[in-house]
Amino acid sequence: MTKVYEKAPAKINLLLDVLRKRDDGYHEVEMIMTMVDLADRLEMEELPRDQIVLSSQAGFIPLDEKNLAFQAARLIKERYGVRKGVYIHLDKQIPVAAGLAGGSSDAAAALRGLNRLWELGLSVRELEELGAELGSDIPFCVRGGTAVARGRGEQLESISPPPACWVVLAKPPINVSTADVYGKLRANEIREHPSIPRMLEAIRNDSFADVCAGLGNVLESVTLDRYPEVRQIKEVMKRLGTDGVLMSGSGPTVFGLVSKESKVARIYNGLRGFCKEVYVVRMLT
Ligand SMILES: C[C@](O)(CO)[C@H](O)COP(=O)(O)OP(=O)(O)OC[C@H]1O[C@@H](n2ccc(N)nc2=O)[C@H](O)[C@@H]1O
Ligand SMILES: Nc1ncnc2c1ncn2[C@@H]1O[C@H](COP(=O)(O)OP(=O)(O)OP(=O)(O)O)[C@@H](O)[C@H]1O
Repeated sequence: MTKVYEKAPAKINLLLDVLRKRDDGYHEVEMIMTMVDLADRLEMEELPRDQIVLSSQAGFIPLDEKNLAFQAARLIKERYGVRKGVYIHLDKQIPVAAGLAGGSSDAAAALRGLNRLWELGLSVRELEELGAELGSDIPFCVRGGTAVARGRGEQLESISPPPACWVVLAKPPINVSTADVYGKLRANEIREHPSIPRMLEAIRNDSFADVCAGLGNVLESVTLDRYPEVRQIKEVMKRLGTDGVLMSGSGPTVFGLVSKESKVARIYNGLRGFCKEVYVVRMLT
């Protein structure tokens, strides 16, 4: 029986700016997103019966239609009239509800994988459009790499990757709802907007120091005020000597960029005193 495999890497936002709240309830954003080498793995196999079946080694995620990978399979199947079934096994490595787009990346990997399994011949663009129907981060996760994202996150422009470095991820044990964070943001009261042109220039020049200096996320104001433990982790990361620190997405995961391998172990060990879930990964370049 035919099987396909897809990797679903986690994303981080090097920059997240909100321009305004839109009439449809979403926020107009400008973001620079990239991937790190912490990834879920999806295995997709044809089923003899016309059914979507999901399994995972992770005990704490939904395996029914609430799962974004299930929703992606159902969407592509219905849209292209596929009368075949699929068994999807999800090997979950990305922490859940972390601000790392784990569910979105699984959905994107399901779209890419099922396009191959069912030989639908869809372009990346078509898969991105399908993904946008399920969530704002999914088009970027379909495309991968590094990109500027505009609109509600679905308008993408690919750019060159940021300088290679270590990325330390720390996820405090709290659940943050993306809808709540956007809901609490007062878009017209944002005082300091991070600069997209400055970050683009830093990436173009392959300047690690300038990338670190240009990091910015306007959603931090909401999440850090509400959850002091996220602010504390940011401060601990800075104190331990990370070169640049930022909250990813709506949080609660904080990432630190580090250029020297010799510093990484000390930062990891220092953070483990404050936070159980700490990961050391590489920027995907
Ligand atoms: C925070 C980020 O993860 C940064 O990459 C994204 O902006 C959010 O992406 P996402 O989780 O895929 O978001 P969605 O599932 O589309 O939307 C969840 C909720 O977040 C809010 N939302 C999301 C995206 C956006 N541009 N404006 C919003 O206001 C909406 O209330 C929406 O109901
Ligand atoms: N494939 C999936 N993996 C993990 N969680 C999923 C998945 N599908 C649906 N969910 C549900 O979605 C919620 C958010 O999970 P997810 O890990 O995608 O959040 P996130 O990383 O904060 O996403 P984002 O950064 O896009 O806001 C979880 O509470 C979980 O119940």
